[in-house]
Amino acid sequence: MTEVTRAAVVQMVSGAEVSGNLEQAGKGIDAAVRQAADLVVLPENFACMGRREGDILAVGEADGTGPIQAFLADTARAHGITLVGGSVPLKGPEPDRVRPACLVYGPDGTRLARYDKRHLFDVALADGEGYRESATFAPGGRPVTVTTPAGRLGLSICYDLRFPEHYRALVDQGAEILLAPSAFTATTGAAHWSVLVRARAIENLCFMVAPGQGGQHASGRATHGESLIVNAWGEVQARCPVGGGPDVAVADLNRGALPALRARFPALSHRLTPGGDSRDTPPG
Ligand SMILES: O=C(O)CNC(=O)[C@H](CS)NC(=O)CCC(=O)C(=O)O
Repeated sequence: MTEVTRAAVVQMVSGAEVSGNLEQAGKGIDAAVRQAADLVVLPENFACMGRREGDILAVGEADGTGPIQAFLADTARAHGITLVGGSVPLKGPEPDRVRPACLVYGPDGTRLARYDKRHLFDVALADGEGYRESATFAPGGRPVTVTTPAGRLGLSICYDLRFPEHYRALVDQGAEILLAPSAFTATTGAAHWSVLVRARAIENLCFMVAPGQGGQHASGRATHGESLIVNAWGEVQARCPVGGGPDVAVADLNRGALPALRARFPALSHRLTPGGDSRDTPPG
């Protein structure tokens, strides 16, 4: 395991058709690989941004099979990279809801981790814009951190960014690089996105790799974009434009420097509840 990870965020504007979205994702991954990235992260809902109710359910896959998961495994193996599918709709026990799962594949194409989004975006914004993610998706139960050849990754998805206790649990599990594949709305993204991403990096002394959907979707939705790579001091190392459409940004993350930074600036050990709140790290 090297001490430097070259990370890439792939910004997308996904539609409802899986095949076109996988093609778009493949182009972004190719561009990242040309820049020698060894960790490539795709945004939330990269394979399907539904146009109508039911679109996402229709492309939901059984755990371990299906074209979206085959694409991720094959592409990771073909390029020899650690590849993260920001979220993939996976069938669960409920017939009318899927799980939004962040899937991590290693350079040999084996799946290393699955994290199901815990916090669902059921909100009303000003001027009538509203979201009820829980109509289509069922929430997951626990935070997940995984050791990969590209470092120890702490997993989260989009709206999780607003729940700092989730990232505390990840850092307590040893995370070095926090992933936040997203599809922030244009409205909330303009107000909150970069602040939230940088705050999670700063308070946890972790790198953040946060690709977003970014543009105008066939569904009529507008997403924020501004895919970000931030270092453990909260500085932006790479960024895609706001709402700028498909794009890729790459930066080197020196994981080897983390222990010294955390020793010199020991905010994590100054916590009044070291180890965090046990409710955030249930077993299993
Ligand atoms: O609706 C879809 O098509 C796909 N789902 C998403 O894009 C998800 C759930 S609606 N988006 C978010 O979680 C945005 C969070 C956000 O924007 C914030 O926290 O401000």
